[in-house]
Amino acid sequence: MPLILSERKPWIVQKYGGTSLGKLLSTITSTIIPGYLQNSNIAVVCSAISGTSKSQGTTGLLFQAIEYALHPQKGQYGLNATIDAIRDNHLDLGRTLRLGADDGSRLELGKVFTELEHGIVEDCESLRVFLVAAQTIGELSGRSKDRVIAVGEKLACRVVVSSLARQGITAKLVILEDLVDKGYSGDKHRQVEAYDTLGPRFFDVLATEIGRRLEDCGESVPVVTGFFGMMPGSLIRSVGRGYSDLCAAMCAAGISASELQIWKEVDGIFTADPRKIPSARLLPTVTLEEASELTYYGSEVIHPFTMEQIRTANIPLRIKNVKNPDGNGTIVYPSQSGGTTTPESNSDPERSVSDLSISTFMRANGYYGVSQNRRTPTALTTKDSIVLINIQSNRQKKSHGFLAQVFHKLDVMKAVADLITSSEQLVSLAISSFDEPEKTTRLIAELEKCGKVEVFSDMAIVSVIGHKMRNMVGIAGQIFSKLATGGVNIYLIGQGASEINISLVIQKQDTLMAMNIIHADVLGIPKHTAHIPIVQNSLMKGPWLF
Ligand SMILES: Nc1ncnc2c1ncn2[C@@H]1O[C@H](COP(=O)(O)OP(=O)(O)O)[C@@H](O)[C@H]1O
Ligand SMILES: N[C@@H](CC(=O)OP(=O)(O)O)C(=O)O
Repeated sequence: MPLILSERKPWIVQKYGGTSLGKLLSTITSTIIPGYLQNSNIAVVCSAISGTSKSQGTTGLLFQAIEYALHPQKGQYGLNATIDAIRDNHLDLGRTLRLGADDGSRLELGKVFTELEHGIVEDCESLRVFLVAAQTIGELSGRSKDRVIAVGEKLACRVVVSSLARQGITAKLVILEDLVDKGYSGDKHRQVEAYDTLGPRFFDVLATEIGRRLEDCGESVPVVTGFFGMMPGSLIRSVGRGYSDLCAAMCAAGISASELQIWKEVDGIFTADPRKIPSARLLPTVTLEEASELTYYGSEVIHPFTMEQIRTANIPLRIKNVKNPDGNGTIVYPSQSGGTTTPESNSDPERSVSDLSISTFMRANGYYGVSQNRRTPTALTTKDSIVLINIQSNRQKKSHGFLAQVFHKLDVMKAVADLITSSEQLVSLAISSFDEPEKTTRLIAELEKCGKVEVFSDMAIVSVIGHKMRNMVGIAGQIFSKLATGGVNIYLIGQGASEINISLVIQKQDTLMAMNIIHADVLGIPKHTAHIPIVQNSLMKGPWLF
């Protein structure tokens, strides 16, 4: 069967992260994509390529180039060297791909790789002109920074298109950097309104426009930039790093895909971060609520904004491992009633779904076994770099005035409060630390205008998450008593309105001990010493938004 797209096949959108593309490009383009093209139409969404770690990747280098442009005292040399490095990394990849492919009998491929080289050089040289100009002016708006960051995904997609061509697969580059403007067809009023809210309507319009562009690719495989547009206030500020997951979800919504796949270097979502808890187990399914809570509270497997897209478009999301393409991965169903995707195989006997008919499995929506029950919470996650702030009202205001004043200060300082507890005269806030420590000092000074302030630095949030926790009487007590036996002091307790998350603020130094205790004694997963291959961590530390 020719590996082309056809109207008869269902769509699958596949998103590949930067480190996966950097390390396993050949597996992706010669095995994974051709395999899926047999029975599906595939749209490929790419992040900017990283080498061995995300922090050393193209997006990291682009941030570095922005720094050089904004601080000319660091010298012209740094800016040029950074852009040269980005260019040369991609040219090297292109040359490696060309080796053995340009054999004279396939002259078209020679053309493909020449175009690739030209494209890379052109993108990098216009970036250089742009940043040198910014260096002269001495400023770079949020929108201009977006324009710089966009180059990373464009370069990655150029490489992927050529790599697919090498496999005889015709692919088309789809650049989305003008998406926000085009999506609104010049309707400035709607555009401004949408920018203000970044709400569902905004993303709907973008998804529709993306869908149109994917359809326009005809029989070619669309290779789409995970960067989806410059916007006032900046994509990087409003969505944050990892934005290509959200882009992939919009692609899936725009083309009404049967499945969205996010390919990573981890088998899926585990009961805890497998880097920290080696006995963590792969979860074959999690509910959308669980996935949302896990991502917001520190499990950086998928960008949290992705979830709302798959919920409204009703498309299942599967997380898969480029190093283990035959694995089932973890599937997140969009709604309680389940989706239309069938399990790929049943490779995990303990979590097997083979005893269930597919419809029962779908109804189960994440709960396996004949009883359809998890008698324990599903997973746990942690978030570091938390500051705990207690504010005692100075009693010059009634309770609602006091709270309004505190929240106004948070809003002005753009502080993210992960957990809040309050009584009439006291409010406790667990805040994600700012990248710049002086911002925390400023926030505290502002809050001191509301009352007496007490600050605890170097804290962490541990969250225990589970759909069935709503019905688990005594689970909170169990968590607290187990932690008490380990001598872990709890500073703040929060249970979300969804009742599927119990979060605790503890000292950062106690995090690993708390995780081990909860994982073994509350989730009931025994510690073991057997070797589990742990994927080399390639994540940046820190929150999604900065
Ligand atoms: N509950 C969890 N399940 C799976 N991975 C988790 C979890 N919590 C944190 N992680 C970490 O998230 C990382 C995501 O995978 P990775 O492929 O490295 O990301 P990226 O595609 O962004 O480069 C893994 O390194 C893993 O250690
Ligand atoms: N390249 C961007 C966007 C992205 O989505 O990255 P990744 O897929 O590697 O998380 C970043 O580093 O933030």
